[in-house]
Amino acid sequence: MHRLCVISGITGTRRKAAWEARREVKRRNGCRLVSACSAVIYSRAPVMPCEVKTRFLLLYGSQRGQAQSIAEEIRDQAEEHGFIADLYCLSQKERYNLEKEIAPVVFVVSTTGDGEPPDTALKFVKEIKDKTLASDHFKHLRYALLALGDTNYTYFCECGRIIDRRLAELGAKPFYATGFADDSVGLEIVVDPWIKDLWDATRTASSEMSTSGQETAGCLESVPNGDLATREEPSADNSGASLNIHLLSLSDVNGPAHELSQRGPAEEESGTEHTILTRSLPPLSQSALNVPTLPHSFIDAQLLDGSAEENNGPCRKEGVYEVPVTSAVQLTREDAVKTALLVELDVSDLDIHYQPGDSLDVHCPNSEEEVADLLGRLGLAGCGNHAVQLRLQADTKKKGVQIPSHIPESCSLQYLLTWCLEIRSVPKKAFLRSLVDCTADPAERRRLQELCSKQGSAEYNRLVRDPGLCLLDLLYAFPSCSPPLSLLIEHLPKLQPRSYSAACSSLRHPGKLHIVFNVLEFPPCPGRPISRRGVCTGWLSDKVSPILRPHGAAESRSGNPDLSDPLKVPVSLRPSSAFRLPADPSVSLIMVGPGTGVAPFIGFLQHREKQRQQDRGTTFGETWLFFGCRHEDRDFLFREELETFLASGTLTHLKVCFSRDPHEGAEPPPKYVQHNLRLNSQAVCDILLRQKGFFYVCGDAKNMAKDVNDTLIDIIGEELQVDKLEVMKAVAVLREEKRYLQDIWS
Ligand SMILES: Cc1cc2nc3c(=O)[nH]c(=O)nc-3n(C[C@H](O)[C@H](O)[C@H](O)COP(=O)(O)O)c2cc1C
Repeated sequence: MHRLCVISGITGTRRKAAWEARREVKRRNGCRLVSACSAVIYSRAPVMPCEVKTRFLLLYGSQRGQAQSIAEEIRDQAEEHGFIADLYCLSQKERYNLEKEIAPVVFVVSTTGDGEPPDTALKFVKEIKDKTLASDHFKHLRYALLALGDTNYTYFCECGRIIDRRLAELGAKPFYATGFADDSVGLEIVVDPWIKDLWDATRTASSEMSTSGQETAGCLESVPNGDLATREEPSADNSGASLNIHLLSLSDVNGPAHELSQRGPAEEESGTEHTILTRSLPPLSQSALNVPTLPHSFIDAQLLDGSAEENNGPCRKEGVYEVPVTSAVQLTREDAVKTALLVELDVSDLDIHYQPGDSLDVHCPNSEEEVADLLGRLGLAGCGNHAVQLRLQADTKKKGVQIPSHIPESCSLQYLLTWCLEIRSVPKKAFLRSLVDCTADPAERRRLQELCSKQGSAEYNRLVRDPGLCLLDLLYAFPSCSPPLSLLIEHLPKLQPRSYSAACSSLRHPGKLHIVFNVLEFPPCPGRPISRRGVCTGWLSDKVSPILRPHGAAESRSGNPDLSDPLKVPVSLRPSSAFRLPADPSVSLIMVGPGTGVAPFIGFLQHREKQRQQDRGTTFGETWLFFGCRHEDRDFLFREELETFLASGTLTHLKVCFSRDPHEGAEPPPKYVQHNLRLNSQAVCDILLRQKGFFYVCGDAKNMAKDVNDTLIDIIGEELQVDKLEVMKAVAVLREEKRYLQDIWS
């Protein structure tokens, strides 16, 4: 059965035609008349395709680009489903007006920090949290919300939840169940089905909104030759996934699937380590595949003869400064599993005022070597100095596109790949889909199709996403793949700065700021034949190597040696809203910071020590630090300084554990910080529940922060002798009162 739609609010001949359409409706048995903007219009005019599209507003809040690209994906699919999506970032306040919005609104928002909104959504969230807003402020709104998050973080999808709750409190009504997508297992598990069913829900919402007197506003129409014309509404069975997914059967594919089926089972299963990524194996090789629609291209990239203007790294951006590196120390012994460095920056000339707990963003470039490899692999070796000219394709089918704002109007190819694009990002499935069309070899094409297909989701996660492969890895694995530069610009996200906690107090080190980090290593794996270092930590480590003081070497008074060109690093300050020392110094604190997670607590303790020296009459609360590392003599970071704090009373309790040191005696010592917390459960409970103290956690989100949280729940439960629900409530109160604070990363 077809649904028919008559547009209201039209005048003259159109109104007449509409009435005729209505008559026509009556004439056709089995056709139901629906007053909505989205569906089909029959006309007496010759059959001409007519775009009668329902408008909806699509808003995203994104920190690292995933929410943005999902919103773009929704916008791209919208058209095929008879919609027009007005897509804006939540920060583009001047482009939308929720107070007056009469079309359905779809939100896609991620969460960042410790349950915080992305920077671009901060203002929006603050505005809707305004307690003076009336409870019917948004009563005219109908919305759907897709929240992105990561269950490794305590506040899973917190930003989405806040927006959802506040919209409801302000009278807005959801027209579709909120989606909560978990990046730790793969966003697409929730995102794909959520988008698939979004269209029917939006159509219904739009229809309901229009019948309540808002027909015209939510609808955009374009009627050729001033006539009403017809357009078939997708019937139930071709709406949703089958419209945007091509079913690729084995008969579409030459080569590998057939070749594979000739091989014996043993051979089929025997993908060697490095070919596992590239070889099609049963059952996937024998499966029909649902692959995503080929994303529309929209950029033309040309390389101009002659050199481009020099760009000055990221320092042209507001708030980004180049600061000198004054010293660098290796905190770990040579034989430690990870290498931790402390880097001291001179921020004395800048308008940077930081508090312990704040972080510093380091704006790092991509590795010179990887950029050179990428240029070579793209067939552009020797073209690095050429200016890149970008234009939007005049005939692109992608709607509302712009040249990405993170790419300057004029820059060289080298600059583009070095400072603008996250060349290490894990290629998304849409990117893989586009790469298929740039791949000559049929076996490679098939394998790329598998990896981006619905059926190949688990393999994509295991072989591409989880090990963190990058474009270069794929280009090496699939040698016949040769994408144009424009495709990289369309698919690679903006190169993001990396955040590091301030590991000192400005009271102890005026004009200086310390950061501490492990030099990250991504070991070889199927698809990555060589090990890669972290983009920023690898760069910083190379950068400071001329002045690096080895572990245990005596401090030189001169700091930065006489280098003709002083080392400089582009940075910007990222103040923390909550991860701060309590305003009242008499409040006790518990700090949990294994490994480099100890960094902000060094800042806290330096600050406390100075306060204690300055305010002799003041009472200071207890300070507990739970630290852990692998080996006592290899990676016990800041050992001397912590022992000095302990001796002076600035640190009242230091609880340390070593996870890989052999132990003597029958009773094994505590291995991880959470074990030490448990051993000190009475003191922990006393400080948190009776003294109203603070509990800080800094470090790895995936394992440590989760285990610490579970342990805290256990020990509070045992102390209070209440059931789990009551404990969860008690912990939620701690969080609400901002006495349980996390600065964690995954
Ligand atoms: C530094 C950082 C902090 C994060 N904090 C949270 C968090 O507190 N809660 C959560 O659910 N997800 C958190 N996430 C996960 C992101 O929300 C998730 O990866 C999302 O897909 C990112 O989308 P975006 O690229 O649009 O920002 C965090 C991710 C990062 C990198």
